[in-house]
Amino acid sequence: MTTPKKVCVVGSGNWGSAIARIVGLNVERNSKFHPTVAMWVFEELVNGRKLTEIINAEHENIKYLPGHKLPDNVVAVADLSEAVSHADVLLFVIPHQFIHKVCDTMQGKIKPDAFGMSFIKGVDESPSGLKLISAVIRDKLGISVSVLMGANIANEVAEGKFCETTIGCKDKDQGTLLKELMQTDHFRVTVVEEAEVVEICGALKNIVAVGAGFCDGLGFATFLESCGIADLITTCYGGRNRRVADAFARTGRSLEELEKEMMNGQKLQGPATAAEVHVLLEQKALLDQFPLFNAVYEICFEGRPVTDFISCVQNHPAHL
Ligand SMILES: NC(=O)C1=CN([C@@H]2O[C@H](COP(=O)(O)OP(=O)(O)OC[C@H]3O[C@@H](n4cnc5c(N)ncnc54)[C@H](O)[C@@H]3O)[C@@H](O)[C@H]2O)C=CC1
Ligand SMILES: O=C(CO)COP(=O)(O)O
Repeated sequence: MTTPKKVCVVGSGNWGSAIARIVGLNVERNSKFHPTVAMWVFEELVNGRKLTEIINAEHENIKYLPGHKLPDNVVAVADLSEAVSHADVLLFVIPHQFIHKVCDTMQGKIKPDAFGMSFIKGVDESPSGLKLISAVIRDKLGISVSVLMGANIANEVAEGKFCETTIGCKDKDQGTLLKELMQTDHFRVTVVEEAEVVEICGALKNIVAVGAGFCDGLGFATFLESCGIADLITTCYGGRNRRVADAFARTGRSLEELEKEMMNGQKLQGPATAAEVHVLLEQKALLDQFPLFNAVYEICFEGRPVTDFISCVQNHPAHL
């Protein structure tokens, strides 16, 4: 029988504490894991008391996740080296601003066969370009690092509201184990191999969220009405344009043929609109500013192979 794996949660903010809550409950009922979870806490005083002491006495992170008890088997540790030294599984849940310092402190302190998972949404800026946070951890600590990202709000997850999440993990066995560690009845996990894509989605959506906040704050509310972003999301998931375009890319058959066969007399609006908008963009010499619209037009009407789609949208003037 293999030795139960020890888990350490590196971080104890809003999400870190919600994750520690899940992990604490899960390890108690799964013999593949050691029943105690270490949670590294960036020490600070709260109402004149050390946060670690409060957490260990009251089993609640009263500053970052108030109102939700942590299981008794989650032990807050202020010394990072001590917290991580016995861990087989390291769960990184800190704001991405602090990742370098934290990894530097961990260097030489972790088990050589430990592996990690990052819950951190963000990217790192290095002289050679952007770097994924998982890559920063991997390079600094020499361990494999998966990721977990999803449409998850820490307080809601802690309340047990239903949501799904995605683990990106290249190793099948590790992915299965990490899913066992994370999944609950209310927090449903899908594992995919494309870890980089999972991570970049998680990082970039935060920029859009800031933009959405600007719009709300400025009173530009129309995009947030049903006709705006909601319709965009809905059509991309469940609409007829999406469904026929999907079949077009998979089968290589013409749009006209597919529309006739799949829609029983109903009419696609997307390709025709792409053609109409294309005329305007051409007149105004704006085609290069709208690579997505142009790519859809060229694929629908000019015989451009659909396999070129990504390379079409890669050539935005802002990228040059
Ligand atoms: N809060 C949420 O609902 C979700 C957050 N995330 C992501 O999880 C990551 C962590 O977020 P949260 O746990 O919410 O953190 P948070 O936003 O609650 O950040 C506060 C944490 O940072 C720590 N901290 C402050 N100064 C520090 C320093 N110098 N060094 C190290 N730690 C320091 C604090 O002690 C506290 O634990 C972020 O990348 C976030 O985008 C992902 C999904 C949901
Ligand atoms: O990542 C999150 C939701 O998926 C949490 O978003 P905020 O950090 O904007 O609260």
